[in-house]
Amino acid sequence: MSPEERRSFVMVAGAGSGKTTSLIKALSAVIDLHGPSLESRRQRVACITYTEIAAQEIWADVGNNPRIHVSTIHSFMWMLVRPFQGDIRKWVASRIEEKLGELDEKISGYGPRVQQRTKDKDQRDVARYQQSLERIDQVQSFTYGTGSDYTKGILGHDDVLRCATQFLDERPLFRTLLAQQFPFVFVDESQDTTGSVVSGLKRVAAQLQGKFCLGFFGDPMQRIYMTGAGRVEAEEGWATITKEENFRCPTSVLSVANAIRSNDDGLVQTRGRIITTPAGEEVSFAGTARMFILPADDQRDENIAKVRAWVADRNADEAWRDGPVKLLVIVHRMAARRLGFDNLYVAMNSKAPGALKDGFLDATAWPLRPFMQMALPLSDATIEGREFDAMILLRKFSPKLATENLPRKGIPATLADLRNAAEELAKLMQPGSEATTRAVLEHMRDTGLFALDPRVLSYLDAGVPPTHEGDDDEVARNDDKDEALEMSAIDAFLACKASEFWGYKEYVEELSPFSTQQGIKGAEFDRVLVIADDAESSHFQFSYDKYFGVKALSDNDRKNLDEGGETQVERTRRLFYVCCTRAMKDLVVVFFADDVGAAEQAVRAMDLFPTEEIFTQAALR
Ligand SMILES: Nc1ncnc2c1ncn2[C@@H]1O[C@H](COP(=O)(O)OP(=O)(O)OP(=O)(O)O)[C@@H](O)[C@H]1O
Repeated sequence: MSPEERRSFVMVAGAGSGKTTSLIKALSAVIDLHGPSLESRRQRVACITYTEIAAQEIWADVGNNPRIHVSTIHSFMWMLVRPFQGDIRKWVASRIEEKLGELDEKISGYGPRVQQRTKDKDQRDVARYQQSLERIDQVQSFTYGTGSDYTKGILGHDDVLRCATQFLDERPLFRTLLAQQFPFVFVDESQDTTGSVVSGLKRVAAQLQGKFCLGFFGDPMQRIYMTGAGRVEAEEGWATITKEENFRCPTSVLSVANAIRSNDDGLVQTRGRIITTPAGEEVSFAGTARMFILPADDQRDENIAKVRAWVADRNADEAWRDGPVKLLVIVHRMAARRLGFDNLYVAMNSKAPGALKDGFLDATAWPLRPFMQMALPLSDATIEGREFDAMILLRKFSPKLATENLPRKGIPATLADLRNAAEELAKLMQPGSEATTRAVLEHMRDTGLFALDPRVLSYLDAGVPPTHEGDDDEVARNDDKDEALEMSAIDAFLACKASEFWGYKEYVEELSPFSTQQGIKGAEFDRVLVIADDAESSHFQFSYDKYFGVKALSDNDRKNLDEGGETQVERTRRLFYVCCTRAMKDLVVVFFADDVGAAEQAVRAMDLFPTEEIFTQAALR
């Protein structure tokens, strides 16, 4: 291979091994080596990250270099697809046909016990899709937004990926264009990139061998999302890069990490964090790693405070008592109650189908978006008199200010209407207001503040559900369980007070000391407290009781294992690995168990923590 030839690669390495650090170095090295030639060809280097926040951080780390394009996979794909408006139109039409076909199939297969509400909703959806199909030719141009709305020309997250990966799979020219614009594409957190994106990008590498460099950086043990590709295999001629060391975790935490991993792929990391003493000597840093098994009762808050005080005393570190400790929870009832969004939590987590629960963890679920994107920031801007910020939001989201809807005359009148609507919105949203989420959504719909997702509209159109509906027996008997779950979840959601969103926002934006266990990929903190508590999370994907061996596998779990699938045990192990490996100094795990005695025995048998570092309530007295 000549030095000019570009070789694709996969970097697979454990937590804290410096993958992100290497990615940043790789980006800088490409610019150093190829900067002028990229510049003269107007080419850029692409770096794909998992979240917008990660994208901003990485771009800052490479000095905000304009030759480096850092973005999420969705924005990257949309940038590539956007110029092909005619092809997008055809794709959207075929996608609507596909959805109509699915609905048709569903309707013709109705069982005898399908609820009338389900039937009505399906009919409304059919009518909506048919209308979209008729109007698709009138759409001037397609954009990428939150939640698809085809008649308005909006493609949602899911559609953007589907459309782009289809183009990548089926169109050699599209692949060439990608490589011409971006001869280097690096993907961070590749274990959680979807399989179709990985294979689409691999097709580009196969077609443009030697002229295109594709690099995946990931750790299969840190896959959190069900849709993630996991281990990305190197293709023939690719390089595989491994890294043995963990630079982040103190040795006590590294031992726990290696023990957790020994039941998965068995990868063992070496070294651990090294610090420089005041005398200038480099020494290995031991840190602390402890586990508490405490009763799952109504004293959880008090017990966590006691654990923190105990660690503060033992470590002679007051920060453990009231300083910056990162509390990692799977969306947690305790956090919801403390921050005042208990009803939202119950609606969107306890009783909701899987897709909504997942989207509640990172605020991407479709019912939440009108609040996260518009109602909260616009209320804030209005109350604080930040006219400019309010205007930016209105320009971005209000259909009344979309170019095609702008009245020739009377723009000032439209603006005045929107300003009044924003003030009314702020009143509805203010802490202490009794207004429901339904009232806020209807206000946004009626005043044109925000283009609501058709799914939201469909529920608003259905009106307030009769109070006898949502009865659990009825739901359980329903033929289509997820659909029934969604309906009862959204009914409960629409009845919540909209002001609960302020506490929820604080939670998801990590302004509170709590973070979701799923949301801390790539991050690191000095002091980490992981709360393992099934009773308060009721998340179907994870079960600490099963992982720690306190609860037996179900028949269904065994069937999954026999069929080569995985259970909550494997998923929880990976989540637990990600959480524990965030610690740079001290790690404390608190496991709330129904039967503390049995849990203690099971945990000790797992050998994850040294036996003298496992405690129960007796230590706190
Ligand atoms: N070669 C190195 N020498 C010393 N420290 C390093 C080195 N590479 C990375 N680090 C430090 O180790 C820590 C972990 O690095 P980084 O976040 O890049 O790892 P990662 O593999 O992406 O981690 P994870 O997969 O757990 O998110 C950081 O604090 C980083 O500054």
